[in-house]
Amino acid sequence: MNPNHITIIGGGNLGVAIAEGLIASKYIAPANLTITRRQIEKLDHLAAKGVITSDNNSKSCLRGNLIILAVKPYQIKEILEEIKPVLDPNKHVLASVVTGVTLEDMQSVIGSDVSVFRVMPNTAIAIRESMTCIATNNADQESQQSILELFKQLGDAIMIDEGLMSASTVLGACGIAYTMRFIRAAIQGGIEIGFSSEVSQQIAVQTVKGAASLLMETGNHPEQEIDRVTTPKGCTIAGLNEMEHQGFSSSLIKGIKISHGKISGIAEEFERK
Ligand SMILES: NC(=O)C1=CN([C@@H]2O[C@H](COP(=O)(O)OP(=O)(O)OC[C@H]3O[C@@H](n4cnc5c(N)ncnc54)[C@H](OP(=O)(O)O)[C@@H]3O)[C@@H](O)[C@H]2O)C=CC1
Ligand SMILES: O=C(O)[C@@H]1CCC=N1
Repeated sequence: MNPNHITIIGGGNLGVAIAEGLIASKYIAPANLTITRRQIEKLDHLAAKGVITSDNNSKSCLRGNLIILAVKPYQIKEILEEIKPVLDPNKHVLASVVTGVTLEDMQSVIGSDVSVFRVMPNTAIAIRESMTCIATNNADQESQQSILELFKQLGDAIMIDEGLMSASTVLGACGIAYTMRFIRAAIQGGIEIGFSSEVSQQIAVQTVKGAASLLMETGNHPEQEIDRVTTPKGCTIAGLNEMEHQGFSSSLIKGIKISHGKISGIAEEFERK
């Protein structure tokens, strides 16, 4: 399966980010990309780039051979029911980025003939810097390879067991928000010690990028890199220890666990529909 026309159903935050990443990657021409939502005028900026925009999901599925579902969890069931009559197992592959809705949930509506994936990117997909985790229970190796290759164009991508999909949602997708909050706090601290907001942001953002790049390029554990920074009796260890006394690591881990626990509640919305 080589996606020659991609249809994204649900042109909201993530759907639009995927479309922008696809356009930037040149993986597919804008004319071979369709994106839908009910308030179609909100997709005018993509239409201006040559993307096909529509408020008709079924017609849009006829155009695409890869269909990406990017609606809210409580909306996916009725959309699957809507597009089911036009789904062709010999043509279509379905990829859902919807949180908490399982492969089995989707197959309970559309059957198991069409290859189905769960794909968990994050909003950095818009600039081709997503971490994307992918799972399937019925797609063949060739389709798995195609989907993996596609999302590798948009950042990094790995196949995982579906049982880890909620965990990947929290660490990868919610992780963008957690990291932004870290950066915001660093900016606020920078202002307290003398920088303007703009310079504080410039320093904080480049420092986070540098830290991530160090780990990516060396493969080191973060604590190895911390050891290189913490001069004995120095200012780094004093600040780090105070942050830990205030619950820095603990609050992050607790937040991750709370987010993870919340996902089973999101999935119940599918059942109630
Ligand atoms: N935002 C994120 O960072 C991430 C989100 N996710 C998951 O992705 C999904 C989408 O999230 P997000 O983009 O934030 O949500 P949004 O609400 O921004 O986007 C959902 C879009 O679906 C559209 N929509 C609703 N009903 C229909 C319909 N019947 N036909 C076509 N389009 C429809 C809505 O537009 P309209 O009302 O105009 O129809 C809306 O723009 C969720 O399931 C979320 O859990 C996963 C990982 C990260
Ligand atoms: O907050 C949410 O529920 C969605 C899933 C991951 C990111 N946003």
